[in-house]
Amino acid sequence: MNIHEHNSRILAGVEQPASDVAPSASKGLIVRDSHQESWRRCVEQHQLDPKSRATIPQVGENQLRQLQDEFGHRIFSYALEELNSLMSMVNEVGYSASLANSQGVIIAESVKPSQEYYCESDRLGSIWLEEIGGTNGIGTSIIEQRPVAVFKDDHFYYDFAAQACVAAPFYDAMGNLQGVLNLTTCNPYLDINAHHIVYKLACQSSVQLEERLFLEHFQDFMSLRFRNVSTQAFLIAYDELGVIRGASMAMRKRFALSQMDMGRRFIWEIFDLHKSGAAIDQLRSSDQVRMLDSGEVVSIIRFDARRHERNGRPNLYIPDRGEPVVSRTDKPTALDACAGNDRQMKENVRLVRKIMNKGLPIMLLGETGVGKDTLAKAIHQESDRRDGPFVAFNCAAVPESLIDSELFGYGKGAFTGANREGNQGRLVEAHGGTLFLDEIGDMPLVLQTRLLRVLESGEVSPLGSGKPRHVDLQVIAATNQRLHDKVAEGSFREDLFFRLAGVIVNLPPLRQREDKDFIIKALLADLCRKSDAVQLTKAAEEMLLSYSWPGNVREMKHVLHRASLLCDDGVIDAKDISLPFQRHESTPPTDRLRLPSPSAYEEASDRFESPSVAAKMAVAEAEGKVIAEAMAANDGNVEEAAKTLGMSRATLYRKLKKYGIKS
Ligand SMILES: Nc1ncnc2c1ncn2[C@@H]1O[C@H](COP(=O)(O)OP(=O)(O)OP(=O)(O)O)[C@@H](O)[C@H]1O
Repeated sequence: MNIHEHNSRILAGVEQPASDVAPSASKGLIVRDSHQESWRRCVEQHQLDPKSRATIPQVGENQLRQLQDEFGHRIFSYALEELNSLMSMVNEVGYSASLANSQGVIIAESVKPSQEYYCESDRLGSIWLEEIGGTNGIGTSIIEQRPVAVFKDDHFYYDFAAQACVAAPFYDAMGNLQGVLNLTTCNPYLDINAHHIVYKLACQSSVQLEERLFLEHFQDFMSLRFRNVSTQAFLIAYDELGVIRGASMAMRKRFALSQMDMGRRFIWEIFDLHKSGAAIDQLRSSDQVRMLDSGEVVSIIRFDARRHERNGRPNLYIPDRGEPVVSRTDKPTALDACAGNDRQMKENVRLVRKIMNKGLPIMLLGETGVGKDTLAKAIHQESDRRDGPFVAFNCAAVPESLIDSELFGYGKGAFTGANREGNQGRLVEAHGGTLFLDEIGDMPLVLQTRLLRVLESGEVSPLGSGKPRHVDLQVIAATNQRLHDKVAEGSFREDLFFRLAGVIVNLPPLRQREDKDFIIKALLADLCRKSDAVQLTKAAEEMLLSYSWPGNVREMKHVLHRASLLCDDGVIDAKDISLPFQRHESTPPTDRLRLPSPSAYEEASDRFESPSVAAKMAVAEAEGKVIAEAMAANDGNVEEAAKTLGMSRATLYRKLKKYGIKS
């Protein structure tokens, strides 16, 4: 094709629909990448004219060195490994391999000194942008975010019509373009079919490079990749709860996933899987997944979390390998005490240990008195932040008007009645440690927005003080409310929920725990430390084990404490135990608080299933009545009423507010 034919073909391509452009190569080709879009961009957007001469600018030596340094040593060495391995396969055909950075500048090359068909325009420092060089491998692949093969006269400028190149971009684990692997030759005898094979090789190298970066980055999470897609890396990382933690560039494009979706969406939203943690087991036992949008089934390769690297490459996940048995020879920690002997709590603690110190916010969900506060303190004690402060802030116990100044602080004389010296606020107090936001469901909406801003920027601006303060925090939030419902009704910000719920830990109610005996022993041991030895008769133990404990561990603690004061000779018998829900024949109903029956309570308060609206309303009505009675019986003393009811003061305040009962 001479220069006139070349230019006419390019200009015709700009004008005509894609199908009308005649391919210039011979029949029998395997692939002919269409570049009509790129030709059109060159003319219409970059204002290039195919009839003019092309010049490829170069950066100077100093700038080149700077760009090489900026590229990052680790990725640079991984990329060079790939280039060398590519060269060992294609240099006989006259290709040379190079690495371009994300701005299209060639910063490394792998060329044999004797290379016969070396393209001079591909020297170190050359800037291959589509805006300058027209349609070309590096520049066009950067714009189109895909591997590109440009065969000879498919180049926009005739000056490059003797060259054939393939360019495969690769992205880091966050989906940011890192660079382009590029193979070029000026071999006049090159056949387009051979070029197509070289294109596939370059794609494979970029997939491997991207996979290596991705798996290294997400080594604490499970990952999977599509098996048979060779031109781009389709990788996704997810955690034990099925939350998507990361996705490669190709995966993000394929499923329209944005950075905002990471940590917020679930793996079963894109694949046909159980909509729960069971999805993880499903993935472990299958080599295929079905995509929800297209119904297409793809083969997958799984990668386990916390992979140990061998030869610089992560190990493949071995499906039947059980979880490693961690032998803990040291004495039980506060976290072990929280786990007790209950399977769900042990699993919770295992998850917490896994994600601890990774900067992920933790959300603790569970009924009042299950031990959320206790678990939050135990996490802090076992974390790398144990020497920093543990600051607890109860959003329900602080009046709404004071949450702002208490939490975010204020400057000197910020408002009338403020402390003259100002108040740095709990967020700043917790700097370097853990901030425990209890009863987060009671955070007023306007302050939710402020809190979100702080969590996103890592900076707090106290009221009336212009200076923002940087804060480094492990945030643990807790609630006994159904936050999903609050999100649905608009009283809790969805974005804040997802920001706080880096990992969600569900604490089981005491009635569902398998280790009530263990907890009884722990509480008795605690009582023994404070007073004389306390023992339980068999009848007392049975009574405690068969009760439903609506106030959970807190209630059990109070009941045991009360019984230890009433019992004779340090032995607690059934007669010493007073349980509000108990329906003993001998118990006069008027002596007891009339709480809803345990079964109704269980049914309605099991927040992780959905109780019927009627049951919910019945329980709420009964609960309101009981609370009013308890308040009256205790002459309006919230602390005493809370003890009688077996709930925390904060919870009682929240419920008083909810039912409109005056304290
Ligand atoms: N595993 C446990 N072993 C012994 N005592 C425990 C355990 N878990 C909690 N407790 C005790 O139970 C009481 C309630 O625990 P905690 O305050 O942590 O519950 P909570 O879920 O935060 O309650 P609320 O939602 O009402 O704030 C505390 O006195 C705590 O010491």
